[in-house]
Amino acid sequence: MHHSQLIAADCVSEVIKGHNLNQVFERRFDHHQNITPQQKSVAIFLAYGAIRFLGENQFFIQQLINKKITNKKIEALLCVALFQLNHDQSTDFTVVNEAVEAAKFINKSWAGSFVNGVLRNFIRQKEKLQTELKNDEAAFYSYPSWWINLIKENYTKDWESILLNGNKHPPLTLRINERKTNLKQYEEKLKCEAISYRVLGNIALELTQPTAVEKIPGFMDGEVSVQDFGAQLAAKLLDLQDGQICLDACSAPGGKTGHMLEIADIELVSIDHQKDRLYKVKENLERLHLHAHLKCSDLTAVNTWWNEKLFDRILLDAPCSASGVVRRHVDIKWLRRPRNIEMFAKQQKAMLEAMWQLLKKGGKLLYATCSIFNGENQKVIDRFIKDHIDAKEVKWSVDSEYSKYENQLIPSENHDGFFYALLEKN
Ligand SMILES: C[S@@+](CC[C@H](N)C(=O)[O-])C[C@H]1O[C@@H](n2cnc3c(N)ncnc32)[C@H](O)[C@@H]1O
Repeated sequence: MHHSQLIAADCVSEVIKGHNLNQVFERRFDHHQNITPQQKSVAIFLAYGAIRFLGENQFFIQQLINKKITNKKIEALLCVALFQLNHDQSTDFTVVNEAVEAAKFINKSWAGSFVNGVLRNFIRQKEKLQTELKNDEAAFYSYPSWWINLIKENYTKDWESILLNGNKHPPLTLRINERKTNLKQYEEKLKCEAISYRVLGNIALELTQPTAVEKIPGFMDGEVSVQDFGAQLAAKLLDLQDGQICLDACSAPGGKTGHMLEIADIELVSIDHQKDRLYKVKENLERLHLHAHLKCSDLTAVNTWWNEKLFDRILLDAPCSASGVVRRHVDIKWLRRPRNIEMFAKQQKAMLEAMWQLLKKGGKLLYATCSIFNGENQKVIDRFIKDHIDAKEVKWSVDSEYSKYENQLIPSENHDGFFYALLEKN
């Protein structure tokens, strides 16, 4: 049976157990070989929705059932169905019927009537339960309490909009490759194909309907790449000039690598320690017809990959909590723990130390994360500057299309959350 709700529930139950959603999808879709593309996209949509609103779904389940559900797949199936009843356009009748059939498939003897009872009970009490939801902050915003508290602490004014934006659908943003086309020409192309869009910046636009990458005009020929508007700032801030020797530290899957090479004729070394992810950089560069020296190595083991030529520019896009891109990676908020932030900060500090030695005097290093937690961002930079008299922070500014607070891009309608600190070596 290839029931989209059932496959989604299967994936949601794995995330509840602590597994990464993308890896779960890969394994599950290998397992369900005969699934149609339509069933697959519905299953993905449902799994994303159920996980995005997991706090809310689990709150409703708790109110409707007195004891804990021991069967995790049934709990996950209820989450999927509750997401549909609260946020999707399917009729209540269809959602309940499909969920009952899926439940019978999980356990014939009792699950069908159990799921039927819980969901019908929810529909009867929907208004009352939705009012009660407002009294439980973690359930209402659908984030763990520690996450909400940290966002409140870091953003006394914007905390609520940050949480709410994190539960929205992410925009599909394109970066125009100015080596091949320009905004005007590309807009003409979209108009010819009746594809709706909105312009974000001079090389950025958002496609307003979901579109598979292979169907995006000019994508396969390298005219455009999919990249968030906030992520597009990295290469611009680096102030790249022809002839420079540059390092893209932590490069995979290569979104920023391609952009750096589109901007100027630079010699670029691009490193990542994950072979399969580095392969994506290779594929991206082939599509764009650009070239970098790819190295699969641990960045901090400098003597294993460095040829002793100092760099003019370094982009350090450090591993982080990814709290700024939670609307794209909906499982992150449930998988991370507060101690992870300290762990990332330690790793980020070690990477900064290692990369600083490789920068020329007068050269620039851009420290980037897709985190919105201060502990991985300005706090790391302030400490670093305190410890290095040859490091100076360069202030940067942007147009009003960006929601920015000092070095932090705050997740908005236009872009994800990113942190950029530009350092110059004296
Ligand atoms: C935030 S992602 C980079 C995104 C990339 N810059 C882009 O724009 O597409 C961080 C990357 O760092 C890599 N990474 C983590 N630790 C590393 C290490 N010690 N050495 C090299 N790469 C590392 C991860 O494999 C991951 O691909």
